[in-house]
Amino acid sequence: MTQDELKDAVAAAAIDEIRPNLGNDIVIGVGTGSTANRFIDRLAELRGDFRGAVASSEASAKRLRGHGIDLFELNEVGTLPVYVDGADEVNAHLHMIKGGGAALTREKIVAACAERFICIADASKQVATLGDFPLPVEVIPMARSYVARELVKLGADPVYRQGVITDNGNQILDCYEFMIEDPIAIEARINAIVGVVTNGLFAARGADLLLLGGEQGVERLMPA
Ligand SMILES: O=C[C@H](O)[C@H](O)[C@H](O)COP(=O)(O)O
Repeated sequence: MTQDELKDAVAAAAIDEIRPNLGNDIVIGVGTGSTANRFIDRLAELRGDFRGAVASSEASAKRLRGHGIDLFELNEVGTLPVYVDGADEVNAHLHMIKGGGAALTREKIVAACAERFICIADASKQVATLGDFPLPVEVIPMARSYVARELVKLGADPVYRQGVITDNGNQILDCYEFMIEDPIAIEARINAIVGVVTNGLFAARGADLLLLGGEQGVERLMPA
């Protein structure tokens, strides 16, 4: 199977996972990226079986709107029953690196409001230790150089993602050469640097279920 077919398979599995709990009062949290896009396209087939969605990016909002799915502001809806999103890397504890598409902050906010986080990913995203994928850190623009110096002190090699402005008007530093043995501690440590808006470690609040697509089909994995 191609990677695209695997992404499609996990998107379909996520639909099967949420379908039994849909209803006309249900608002779904929706992630960002190529895997989440496939989920959005399949969600369109269930339009009418749920109330609407909260999007984690302008790009996902546009795609949802294009399918005629009603969008809600997070502040209007409070707690969401479920959030479905992809990942750049995921470990056995279902800690993740996210933000390859620069959507990390809104993703983390929507995920924080969700009772259940379902991660959908093809097998290439599964790792023993997070960090081969450069960890994104969203920063207030005037703090970029300061934050970069602090990240170097933590052992990372931060690189400014040129030309990228997040949906929140901020910039991204990608941390290379930074293998993360203790994701919960590093997530908190980076968050404590002044000028950091969010980092792409989703560890304090990891996923509750991983739908992982591989050659043998879609595996249903819980945190180790
Ligand atoms: O900012 C982007 C998000 O965190 C995505 O969920 C992540 O980059 C995975 O994207 P994709 O499904 O395209 O690999």
